[in-house]
Amino acid sequence: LFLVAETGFHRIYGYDDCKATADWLLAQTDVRPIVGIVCGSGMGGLADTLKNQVAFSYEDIPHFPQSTVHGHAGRLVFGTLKGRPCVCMQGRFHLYEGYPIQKITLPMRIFKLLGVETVILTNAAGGLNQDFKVGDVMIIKDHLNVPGFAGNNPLSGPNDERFGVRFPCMSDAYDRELQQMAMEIGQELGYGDFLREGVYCVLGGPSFETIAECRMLHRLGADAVGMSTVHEVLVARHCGMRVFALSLITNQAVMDYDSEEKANHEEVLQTGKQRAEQLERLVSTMVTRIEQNNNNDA
Ligand SMILES: O=P(O)(O)O[C@@H]1C[C@H](O)[C@@H](CO)O1
Ligand code: HPA
Repeated sequence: LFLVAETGFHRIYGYDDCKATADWLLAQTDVRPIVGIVCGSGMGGLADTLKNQVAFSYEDIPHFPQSTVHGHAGRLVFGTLKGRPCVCMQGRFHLYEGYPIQKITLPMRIFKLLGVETVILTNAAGGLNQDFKVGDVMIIKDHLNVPGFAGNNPLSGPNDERFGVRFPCMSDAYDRELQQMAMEIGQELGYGDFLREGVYCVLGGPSFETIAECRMLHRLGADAVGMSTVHEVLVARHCGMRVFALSLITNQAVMDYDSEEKANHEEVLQTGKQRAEQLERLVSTMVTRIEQNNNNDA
């Protein structure tokens, strides 16, 4: 019995499963999304700003994992942002929840089969860069994939060419035009004071980092540390979607043995609430400016 349960849990969902889920969703909504959005911890309010919503609980969607983390509601919301058709994950999946990495990233392939061309990912992260403050928004220009160093990459296993090539390039993972657009929009909206750019490092979690780990990651070139996003980026790029990602710096990573600070999830969610409205405005303005059909070069 134990073996059967284990096998079920580790089942890899292939092209046909993703297609079946995408077709199931498309049969129940007229929205044909061109942008897919993933809400980070405490940032689920973004999904509530969609108009003409058709929402699905994750538990009702075939093959979909379930959200288990506070601050991740577990709803897939279709609708429009300023008239543009979008789909939004109000809640994402993390390695520390116990899911195999291919299941964490399954929604990216479903996005692709729904017709999504551009993915916007958000996350909460700890600031390693000493110039960053809590509440800063970091446009991600690159990443360090620590689980990937240890062989935990969602693209491991048989490659299905219908999604993408065996060895996808990642030096252009984060679309430069979209980064530029976000900077410009941020300036227009008066967010210049808290808009930054930098390198995001993913770890497995759920424990927050030790002081020595934070110091090491900073020395290795990371500006922020978190527990998500990179796996989704790999799979989204593999199947040719454009990617934009940002981190909300919800806490300062502790780098100093004299510090009394302690990272905690409540602070993460609280910072998310404080910046929610500005993040929503930044993302919705980006969505209105994203061109359709410019994503077939990857
Ligand atoms: O989904 P994200 O990356 O925003 O969630 C971060 C990482 C952990 O899940 C959690 C820690 O507070 O927030
Ligand atoms: N470390 C890892 N993940 C996080 C953090 C952090 O400090 N803050 C929010 N998510």
